[in-house]
Amino acid sequence: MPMPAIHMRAETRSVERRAPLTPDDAGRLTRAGIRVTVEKSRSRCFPTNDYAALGCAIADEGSWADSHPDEVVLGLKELPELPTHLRSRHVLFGHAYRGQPGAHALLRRFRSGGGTLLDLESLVDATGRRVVTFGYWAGYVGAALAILRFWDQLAPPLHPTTRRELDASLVRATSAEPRVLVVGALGRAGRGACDAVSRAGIEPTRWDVEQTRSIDREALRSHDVLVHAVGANEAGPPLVGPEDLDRGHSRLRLVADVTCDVGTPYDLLSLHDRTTSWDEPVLSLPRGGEVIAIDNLPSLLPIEASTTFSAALLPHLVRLGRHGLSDPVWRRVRTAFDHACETAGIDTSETTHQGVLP
Ligand SMILES: NC(=O)c1ccc[n+]([C@@H]2O[C@H](COP(=O)([O-])OP(=O)(O)OC[C@H]3O[C@@H](n4cnc5c(N)ncnc54)[C@H](O)[C@@H]3O)[C@@H](O)[C@H]2O)c1
Repeated sequence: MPMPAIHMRAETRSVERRAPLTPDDAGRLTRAGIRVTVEKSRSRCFPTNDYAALGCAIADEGSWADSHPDEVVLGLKELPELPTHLRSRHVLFGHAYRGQPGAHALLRRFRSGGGTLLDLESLVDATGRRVVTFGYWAGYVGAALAILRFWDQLAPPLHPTTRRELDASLVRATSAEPRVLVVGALGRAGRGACDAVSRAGIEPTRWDVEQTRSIDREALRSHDVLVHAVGANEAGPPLVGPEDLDRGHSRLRLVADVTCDVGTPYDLLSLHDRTTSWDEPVLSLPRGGEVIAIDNLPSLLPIEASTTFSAALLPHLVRLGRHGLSDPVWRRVRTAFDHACETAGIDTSETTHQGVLP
């Protein structure tokens, strides 16, 4: 049996400094008998030399396209448009299993090349809960930005930073102490949000499913800032609407939409129809109030986000290396991939390993 191998590619977005594996965890994989190749990268938050020092082979950026089909190609965000036919097993956030824009074309590239998209979004345990996410740091950054905005200390454009720097900015420079409500407080993003709020010396109000079953509007409107960190997997009535930000009868003036399901059937906020960005993080709402809805929050804390993510992914990569797709977690992703292809009308019988699908 050939030695299992993982090829970590360089991310293509220049603002993306995160990595799915830290040098320490890549070293742990090599010690577990898995060969790790790391592409050079100009943007990754960890120096390439640190990976080399821990036993990883170093390769040029983009060399994954020539990697052996048995190698697992590991990345976070989107693949470049070439090569057209994808031969290997790729682990990444493909956003392609739920009919998202571009999903059909991506799935077809995999089918035509005989490869498999193992989408990190569908890496779930037996109860359906995702096993690797960036949720904690998304919540942490989202809540921190909201507090800074409340204090009028948010200075765009935003740049990747470290927790130490972010925490230093959360030392209160004004006497204003916002009342902060975190919804989804028992989840990963919610816990991160509560920790950031506590770091600012504020005790947040914590709501989860129990409190939103029948929402106490008066209680909700007695807060200045609401952090939406709910992970909903079904549509439901809005948690917050424009009337909740009405100056006449509500204190609420800022919503940090960490969940960022904007434009999907799962969106539980009926406030905004677009995300915001590092350049313009705050959106003023037509009927008053503001929203922060950045969909790449963890990229603002690349080292911390990568470290937490990598630690959670490591045991699953070991099992993928040792047992391949027969490991239950990976088998579920493989099944989800087949199902997504089927739903998209990409027939398995058309699959070739030669890349001749029209
Ligand atoms: N903006 C970003 O950059 C970013 C990054 C990572 C994750 N996210 C998103 O953050 C969300 C949360 O992720 P997570 O990892 O914390 O998920 P999680 O599964 O760990 O937690 C979700 C929490 O929401 C609670 N919840 C579900 N429905 C609820 C409801 N109706 N009312 C109140 N609480 C409810 C659950 O009980 C749970 O405690 C996800 O939608 C995820 O996609 C956003």
